[in-house]
Amino acid sequence: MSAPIRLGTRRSELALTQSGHVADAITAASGRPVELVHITTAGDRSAAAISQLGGTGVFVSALRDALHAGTVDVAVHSYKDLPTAEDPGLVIAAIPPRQDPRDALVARDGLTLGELPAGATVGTGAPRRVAQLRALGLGLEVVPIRGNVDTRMGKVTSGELDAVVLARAGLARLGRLDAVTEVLDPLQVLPAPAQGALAVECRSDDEVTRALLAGLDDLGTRACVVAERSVLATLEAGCSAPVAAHAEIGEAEDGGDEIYLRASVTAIDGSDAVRGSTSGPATDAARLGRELAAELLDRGAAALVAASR
Ligand SMILES: NCc1[nH]cc(CCC(=O)O)c1CC(=O)O
Repeated sequence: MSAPIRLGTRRSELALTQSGHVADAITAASGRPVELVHITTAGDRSAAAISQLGGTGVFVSALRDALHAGTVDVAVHSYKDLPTAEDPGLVIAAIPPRQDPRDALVARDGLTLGELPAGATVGTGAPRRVAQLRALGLGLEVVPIRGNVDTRMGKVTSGELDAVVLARAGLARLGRLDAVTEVLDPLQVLPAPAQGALAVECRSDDEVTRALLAGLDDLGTRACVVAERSVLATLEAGCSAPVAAHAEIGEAEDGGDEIYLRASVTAIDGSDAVRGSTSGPATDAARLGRELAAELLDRGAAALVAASR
């Protein structure tokens, strides 16, 4: 029997579920046992708003430290939580097929966004959701919240809030899709870059683990994630900026894979937004993202990103 692969994971129910799925996939593909190693991150320890904790990466650095130190061999991240800068010495060796990346509304009495009365309270912590919800012009009162998925949904059950907005993918992984009252149309609320995707990371020089993880990689998901994240990187924005990007993959007329990419930057108060879209071969995913971001910058996105800092 070979030595177990050590997989570092956060302790939240969502992280443990995601890590468990990846661990099972590794064992199924390789026959190697996987041991889950629990790691506490700064984002888990603090109740402060993410933006106060230094924004991007608060959930990530402890896992990466453990990879660098060699105390774990693999780390699983929610891709949208990763900073756009690469970490030298580490590689995203696999991006498994992603879940439906859209946002979901969990509202009292089965209500949809359009059915919530003006003045209804909607909880979310993400500036991207805050901005887009305000831009809908429905008169909703957006309330900043934090905490794990159960804590957030509990605010609706208890009557403290009329609704919360969460990533559908997280609810799917936790088996809580029954609570969703509306899956939000990306035309109204466009998802975060890489939402719903996982990043499975290891050390770049660990050839054995890299080869093993390559079997979990999904090329279509990778192309979508590359396109979406290249929008974010070109805008020089992080996960705390009101930036959204969503790519879909389909077949082009020549039989190759084509990407259809949409992106937006929204003023935090909802008073302004710059939106755009593009399409092209999946092999050009990074370029498509860069060009779309450059177009948004030309049309005034820089001021909106700067204002959110
Ligand atoms: N911001 C926190 C976060 N990071 C990843 C997910 C789960 C969904 C995903 O994998 O994108 C969530 C929760 C949420 O946004 O509701």
